[in-house]
Amino acid sequence: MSQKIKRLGILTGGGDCPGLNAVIRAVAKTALYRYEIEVVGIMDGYGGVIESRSMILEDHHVSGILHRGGTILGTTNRDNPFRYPVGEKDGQTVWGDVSDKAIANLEKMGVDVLVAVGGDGSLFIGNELYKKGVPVVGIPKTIDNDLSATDVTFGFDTALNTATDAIDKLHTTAESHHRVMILEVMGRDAGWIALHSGTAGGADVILIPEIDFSYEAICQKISARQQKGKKFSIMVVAEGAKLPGGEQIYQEERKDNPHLSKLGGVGNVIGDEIQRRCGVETRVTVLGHLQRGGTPTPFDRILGTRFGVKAAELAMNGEFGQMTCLCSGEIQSVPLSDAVKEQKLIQADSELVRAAKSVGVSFGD
Ligand SMILES: Nc1ncnc2c1ncn2[C@@H]1O[C@H](COP(=O)(O)OP(=O)(O)OP(=O)(O)O)[C@@H](O)[C@H]1O
Ligand SMILES: O=P(O)(O)OC[C@H]1O[C@](O)(CO)[C@@H](O)[C@@H]1O
Ligand SMILES: [Mg+2]
Repeated sequence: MSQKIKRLGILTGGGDCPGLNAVIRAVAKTALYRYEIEVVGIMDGYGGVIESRSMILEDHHVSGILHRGGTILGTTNRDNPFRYPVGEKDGQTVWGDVSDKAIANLEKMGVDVLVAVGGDGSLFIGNELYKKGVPVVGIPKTIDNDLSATDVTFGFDTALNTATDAIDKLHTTAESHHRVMILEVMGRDAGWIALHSGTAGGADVILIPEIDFSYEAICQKISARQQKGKKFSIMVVAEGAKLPGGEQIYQEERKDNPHLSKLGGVGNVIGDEIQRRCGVETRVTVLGHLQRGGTPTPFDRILGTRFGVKAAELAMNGEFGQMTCLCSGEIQSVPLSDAVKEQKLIQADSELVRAAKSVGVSFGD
């Protein structure tokens, strides 16, 4: 691919999250006005690369989108050019590597550098394309906040606000009915949304995948509260929380391609068991995709804008294979390979876990 950048391509991959449009706007405006190059928006993440679907982005496409949730480009959390469904045999999907076709399509679109905005999965794919010679710059996004090499991803703050608001609302009804209220939040194998919203919302119990829990410890916490006259309890459960014994609960488990499995439902399993063991009326709310929707917080708009500007700069400086990151408040960059090396998980002895425990939160351990 040409190293003289005349046209920049941008795609958004993985689950959508608030702040994506702020990123698209910042990348496009910087490219169009500061560098005076063309911008092509690729539709629906890597799906649009494989199927060659794109559009030239002009000023009017990226005006008025800063505050809007979602992504004007569309996204997918399924399509992976290195593992793409290419047919069916004996009722089973046959997976194939269509990355050469994807690269040829990028060339046909005239993309000299690709800005890939995504979470761990989309950036992993971006890094694989980079290793095959595609000039790629990554931008970390995900409500899950599970990417290493950046202090935080955009989208997390908005999801955290939504989850905290839900806890606040559950509090009043829990108190009126003397119930245990369980809120199941997203996050995949990481408990960031649960830990932060649970702490912000004053949850009594927080269950996260990184800390093993027992039902005995939870029941003890609930009855200790009852003895103090507090007849209700609030629990926040991460969707990836592991039941005693280590099992995770899936809405849909894909043994043929585990990356496509969908977690969900652990809140109900735990709720039934708590009601049975503690004899307290228990209700479960699964917050679901509300966490991915809505208008981004100012923090996410600003972070998205800063990441977008930095990515355009990296692209124009020929610093490929890099991902933008927030490091101690500064916008910097790290190799994509470092960013996707390992998932960022909560340390059981981290300061926030210790602070939460210090104010009485039980992690069921
Ligand atoms: N560790 C991995 N290695 C290779 N491919 C992966 C990995 N994780 C996910 N994928 C693939 O990457 C694509 C997108 O992954 P995923 O759904 O995790 O989105 P993401 O970009 O990580 O964003 P988010 O997790 O916030 O939704 C999917 O096609 C999935 O099959
Ligand atoms: O939109 P889908 O396919 O249901 O994916 C849900 C998953 O995506 C995320 O919202 C973001 O990675 C996870 O928290 C959640 O497990
Ligand atoms: Mg992911």
